[in-house]
Amino acid sequence: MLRSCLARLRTLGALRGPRGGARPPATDTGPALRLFSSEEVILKDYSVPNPSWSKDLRLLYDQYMKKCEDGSWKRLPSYRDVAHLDSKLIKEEQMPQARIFIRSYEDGLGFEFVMFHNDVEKKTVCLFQGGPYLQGLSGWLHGGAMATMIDITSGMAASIGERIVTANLNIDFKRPVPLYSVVVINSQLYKAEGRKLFVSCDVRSVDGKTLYAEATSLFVKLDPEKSST
Ligand SMILES: CCCCC/C=C\C/C=C\C/C=C\C/C=C\CCCC(=O)SCCNC(=O)CCNC(=O)[C@H](O)C(C)(C)COP(=O)(O)OP(=O)(O)OC[C@H]1O[C@@H](n2cnc3c(N)ncnc32)[C@H](O)[C@@H]1OP(=O)(O)O
Repeated sequence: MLRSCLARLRTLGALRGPRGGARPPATDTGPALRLFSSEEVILKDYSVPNPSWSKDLRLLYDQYMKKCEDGSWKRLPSYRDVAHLDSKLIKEEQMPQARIFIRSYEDGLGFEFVMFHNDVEKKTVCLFQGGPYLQGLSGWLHGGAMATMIDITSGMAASIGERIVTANLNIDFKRPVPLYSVVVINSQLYKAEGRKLFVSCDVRSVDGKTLYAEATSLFVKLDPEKSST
């Protein structure tokens, strides 16, 4: 159980092992996951309410937490520290500084979000509130910030616990998203073909009436035989 948990966290880029270098502050507020094995891991889960969350985000969070009660939906934890234990891509001394960029901002300033996943339906829903550091045109969320969240939400629908990369992402931006507003990102895996995973996604307002964006994406499972991946 612990081993599979560690493997999964490793895949999600969430583990920090004692691989040299100073450990950044592990937790400030909120629940933390602490695992003990040959590698000690202390992680703060950022996918929980904090004071910057709007009423809309909290209400939606509560609704989805209710859906989790029968086990059909699961809240996905999310971490800031990225240090892949097996990453050979960056120097060991660079690892303590590496962070998941969508968790790099302080509470409320950047990406506030929580994701829920339904494994049977192959769906992932992200409740996302974009903060002031994500501004594009005045008062609106930057499209790149939206694209980032579409990518990650779709990636979670494609595969949890496997090494995948985004090969293709197509987005139709239908309406600009107001900064600070909450949107619901719905993604679904609709086809799997060998190493290829196809996902559809839409982004809507909390009441579902405004369609902000639609997207399709292709994720490819990494081939362990190929050294570049
Ligand atoms: C990941 C951290 C995010 C942090 C988020 C924080 C919290 C949430 C926690 C975790 C998130 C977890 C999951 C989210 C997942 C992803 C989100 C972020 C992911 C990224 O940010 S990732 C960076 C951007 N991404 C790249 O950096 C990819 C560069 N690229 C490559 O690495 C290669 O290009 C590769 C591996 C794609 C393929 O290379 P390859 O050599 O292994 O295989 P090959 O070329 O043979 O393709 C095999 C079959 O795919 C078809 N195919 C390939 N590309 C296609 C395309 N563009 N369009 C249509 N079809 C395509 C071929 O046609 C063939 O199809 P067929 O088999 O039918 O012939």
